[in-house]
This record gives sequence, structure tokens and C-alpha cells, in this order.
Amino acid sequence: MTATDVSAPATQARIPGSKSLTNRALLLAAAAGGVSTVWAPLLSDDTRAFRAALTSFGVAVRSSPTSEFWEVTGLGGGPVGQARLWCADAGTAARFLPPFAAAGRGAFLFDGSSQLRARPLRPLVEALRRLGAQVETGPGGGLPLLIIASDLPGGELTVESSLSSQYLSGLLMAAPLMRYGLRARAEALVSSPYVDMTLTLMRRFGAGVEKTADGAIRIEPGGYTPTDLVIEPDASTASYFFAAAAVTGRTITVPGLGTGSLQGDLRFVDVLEKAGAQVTVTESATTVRGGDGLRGGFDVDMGDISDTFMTLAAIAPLADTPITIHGIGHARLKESDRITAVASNLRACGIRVAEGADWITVHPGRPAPARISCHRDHRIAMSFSVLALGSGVPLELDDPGCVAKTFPGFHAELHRLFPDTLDREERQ
Ligand SMILES: O=C(O)C1=C[C@@H](OP(=O)(O)O)[C@@H](O)[C@H](O)C1
Ligand SMILES: C=C(OP(=O)(O)O)C(=O)O
Repeated sequence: MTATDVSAPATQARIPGSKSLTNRALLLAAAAGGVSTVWAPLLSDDTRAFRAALTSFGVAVRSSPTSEFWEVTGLGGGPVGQARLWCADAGTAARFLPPFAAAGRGAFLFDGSSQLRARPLRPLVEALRRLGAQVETGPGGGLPLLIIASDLPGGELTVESSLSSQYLSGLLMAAPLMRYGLRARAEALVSSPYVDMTLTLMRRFGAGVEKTADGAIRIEPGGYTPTDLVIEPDASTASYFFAAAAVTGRTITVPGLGTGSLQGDLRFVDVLEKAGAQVTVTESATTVRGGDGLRGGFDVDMGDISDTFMTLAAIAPLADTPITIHGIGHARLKESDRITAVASNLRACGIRVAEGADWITVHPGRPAPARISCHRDHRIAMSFSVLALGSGVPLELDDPGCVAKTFPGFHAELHRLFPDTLDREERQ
């Protein structure tokens, strides 16, 4: 193919905005007193749920005609009054919004889908009660959650963080609204890059944030200042396109994800490098170039970037030797029990897999055609789509639409970037 060949497949992936950055920006803008603009927000089920919940609190969010930006008029503090908040499937909504509500005044009832009701909230509920909030939970100790709020004094807090980092992030974001601020310490923190992202965004919205020498985080009282923020493309979403490059020998670039990225999940490209791909990260973009096949024979800790472990596990059968991923026990508590969901789907494709409480080993093998159970988990659908692409073996997703949680246009974008490969696969 030449540089002028108009049929050359595209190499620049169009990745929508980060879910984690969009929902943090929305919350901080809602708490600030004045108008903030969130540029290039993610438009997906999770961010729509988060935005709708903020609207229920009385926050005004206006979209530009093409949703190029969202303009948020904040409350200048926590919410006041009474509201019912629907969190849908969004873990970030169920973990970030209750601390915000508790720092306000009134009665707030949170609920979500049966999938979200099954996800743990106990460490957050306990932390809020220790701070003085009145919280009633559903029968399982999580959603539905009723919060009777009458401001929070703040103070000192240790947050159990082995199940999720989102509890700590939610409490930290509410801390500038507490009378005396907060000095928080995480116990057994997983997914730590997300807490760094939280602190960086809080600083951008003017909060006083300091990591102390003894490992605590000190947040000053004083609220937030409205800010304009540009949302980066989502690094977890980008992982599917980088993996697709690695398994097809193609080159994929994601503009807007570079050395200054706030997202830990961009480190997924280091894992692909271990597996033989060539990776270039500049200030403004990341490029992955696939080599001749995938190299295995390594054991990698993906505890900090566990949303991307399934991307690797799903393509691991295409490697020359086994791949082990460890440190991912908390991935059993997400949209699905992700270790078991990946293992059982790979086994359905005839692949040998071993798993433990917090690890998985995937052996090489050519997958057989199979029907993939997505468990309403967007990442199962996206990961196994990349396995189908790389192996040329048809895999039928039982719920292709579940990708809407973070990327409604996923299948179209994969097809745009890999038309030949996918057409060949469809003809088989
Ligand atoms: O703070 C966030 O935005 C997130 C934190 C991570 O969750 P855990 O901390 O539960 O691992 C990640 O899996 C999730 O998709 C988004
Ligand atoms: C775990 C995830 O989402 P959340 O916890 O935000 O629902 C995810 O997007 O993979």
C-alpha cells in the first residue's frame, strides 16, 4: 500500500472521552459556585446517569448543540433539599455521589440497577457514618442507600480501600465541603492511579490538597472554584484498539493520550510492549505497532490498571507461551466477576485457563467459534471482539449493545479501523 492509496485503512483511532475524568469533572463543577465548562465529555450510559443524578440535586447542566461541551452551573457546596438519585450501572455514581450528598443538607435516596445493587458499598457507608452522616442501606448493605444529611464536620479518617479506590475518591472530593476538611488515609489501596487522578482534578478546581510525609492526604476546607477542563480520550477504551494493533500487526495511534495523561490505564501499552508490540508515547499521542505475533511467557501485576486486564487475557491465547496476570482480585467486584467471566468464556472457546482468587493464567491456542456471555459487562464484549479480530474466528456476543456503558460506538469504530480483517472474519 502506498501513502496515496485512498483505500489504506485508517490508523488514528477516534476514542471518546474518559469516563473517570468526565464524572469527576461533573461532580467538582457541581460543587463549585459558578459556571464550569467540561469540553469533550464522554457521551455514554455512565456519564448520562451521572449527569442526570446531578440534575436531580438541582445542578444545571447545559449541552452545546453537538455536546462538544457541557456547561455546569454548580451549587457552591453540597446539595440541599430532597432528591432521588438513579445511578443505573455506574459505580462512579454510587461511590462519588453519596459523600457529596452527605456534605449537604436534606434527604437523598440512591438506587441503581440490580447489577449495581450487587456491588459492595460497605467501606463507604462505614466511613460516612464515622464522619457523622446518617446512612441507611438496603438488605445487602449497599444500594438502595438513604442519606439524611446535615453538613459534615470532617476530621480524620482511615478508608478501607482493598475492594475499590472509588470510596476514597468520593470522600476526598466531598472533603473541601466539610467544615474542617479531611485528613484521610487509605488502607490496602487498589487502583491507586485513580486516587492520583482525583487529587489532580481537585487541585484544578482550586482545592487545597497535600500528601503528607506519613502517607496521609490532607484536604483543606473551602470548596471549589469553577474551571474549564478538556477531557482526555479514555485510556481503558483505547486499550482495545492498541491490543487490536498488537494482534493484527497493524499500527494504531490515539491522539490526545500522551506523556501528560492523568490516566493510569495508559500503562497498558507497557504490557503490550512486554508482549512484543512497539510502543511510542509522545506529548500528544500514543502509537502501538504490532510485531509478528504476540509474545507470552510473562507474569504481570495489573492491580493498578485492572480495567485493562481483560483486554490482555482475551488476546493471550494468541501468544506463543502462557501469560499470567495477578493482583486483580478486586476485578471480581465490578460489572461482573471478571476473572471467572473471562475464564469461562475462554474455556467456551476451547482455551486452557487456570484461575485463583486474584490471578489468571491463559495458555496459547486457536479459539474455536463460540457464543460469548457478556454478563452485561462492556469490557467482556470489547475484549472478546479483539480476540475475534486477531484470530479471525467468529465469536458471537450475546449482548453487543452493553458496550454503551462507556463506548456506544465501539463496534463501528473497530469496523472502521479494521474493515478488511473483520470482513474476512464475517465471510468465514
Ligand atoms: O475512580 C474511577 O473512576 C474508577 C476506578 C476503578 O475502580 P476500582 O477502584 O473499584 O478498581 C475503575 O475500575 C473504574 O472503572 C473507574
Ligand atoms: C469498573 C468499571 O466501572 P464502574 O466501577 O465505574 O462502574 C469499568 O468501567 O470497568
